[in-house]
Amino acid sequence: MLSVLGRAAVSKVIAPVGRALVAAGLSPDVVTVFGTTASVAAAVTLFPSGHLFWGAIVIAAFVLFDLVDGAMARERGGGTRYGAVLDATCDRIADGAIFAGLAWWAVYHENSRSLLVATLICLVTSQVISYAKARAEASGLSAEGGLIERSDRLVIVLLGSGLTGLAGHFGIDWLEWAVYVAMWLLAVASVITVFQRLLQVRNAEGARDPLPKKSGIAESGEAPTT
Ligand SMILES: CCCCCCCC/C=C\CCCCCCCC(=O)OC[C@H](COP(=O)(O)O[C@@H]1[C@H](O)[C@H](OP(=O)(O)O)[C@@H](O)[C@H](O)[C@H]1O)OC(=O)CCCCCCC/C=C\CCCCCCCC
Ligand SMILES: Nc1ccn([C@@H]2O[C@H](COP(=O)(O)O)[C@@H](O)[C@H]2O)c(=O)n1
Ligand SMILES: [Mg+2]
Ligand SMILES: [Mg+2]
Repeated sequence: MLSVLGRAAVSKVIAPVGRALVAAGLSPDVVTVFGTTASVAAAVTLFPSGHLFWGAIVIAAFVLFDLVDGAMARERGGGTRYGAVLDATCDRIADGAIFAGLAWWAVYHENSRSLLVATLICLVTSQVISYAKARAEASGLSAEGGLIERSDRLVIVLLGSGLTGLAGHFGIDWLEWAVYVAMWLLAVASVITVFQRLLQVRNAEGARDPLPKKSGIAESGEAPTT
């Protein structure tokens, strides 16, 4: 959703940053790896130690590097296939770390099974949503969009965590529920997104045709049936 509404506007701000980093001699791959490493480090230290507000702020700053690497790739005349795989793989690692850090907080600070369940649903679906897209593309199909894409997921989890952290600092009782509301909303919307992407593939032309039998190892990597 945000990728449709926000990409053009954010690109205007990010493009000069990308240009400056390329001019400074940095490569997009370095920025991808740096942003991911820093996001993971923040997620697995600040969230588990109970610093939800600062965790959300610091992670929000570092996940923005995921926009900068693409801007740098475009500045250099276009991305590489390796860069695209590195970018997508690093996104999965960062998303996993953010939800794992929050799950740790849910267990050891909140002792909340409900928040743990919602967070684990988000952890799994965050990977599955993107995997569905990648696997569809490997089959020559497309499974994009849906209710929750990565930018939506990050804004919801970071806003929910940040607000609950803020409530803790200022003793605002009713706001402490923000992370619960955010994670359950995200869990439900993410499950819907998995089905939306599968339906998109199912309804694509030729998607349900039987795969041609091959004599050698099949393109899909499956063992041959004849
Ligand atoms: C008191 C409370 C405090 C709380 C503070 C936190 C609030 C949180 C607010 C903002 C946090 C920023 C989060 C947004 C970061 C977005 C980064 C991002 O991931 O963008 C994703 C997307 C590009 O994706 P990629 O192509 O790089 O990766 C693809 C993605 O992983 C796909 O996953 P899927 O979507 O399918 O699940 C994979 O399938 C695919 O393979 C992979 O390639 O970027 C966009 O979509 C662009 C639009 C993003 C719009 C973001 C809006 C953010 C809002 C505010 C940011 C302000 C910007 C200011 C810039 C200042 C810079 C100096
Ligand atoms: N290390 C990288 C990172 C990204 N790319 C290219 O950018 C695309 C992603 O752009 P975003 O603005 O959405 O981040 C990606 O698909 C690659 O084409 C790259 O080449 N190297
Ligand atoms: Mg990127
Ligand atoms: Mg990315």
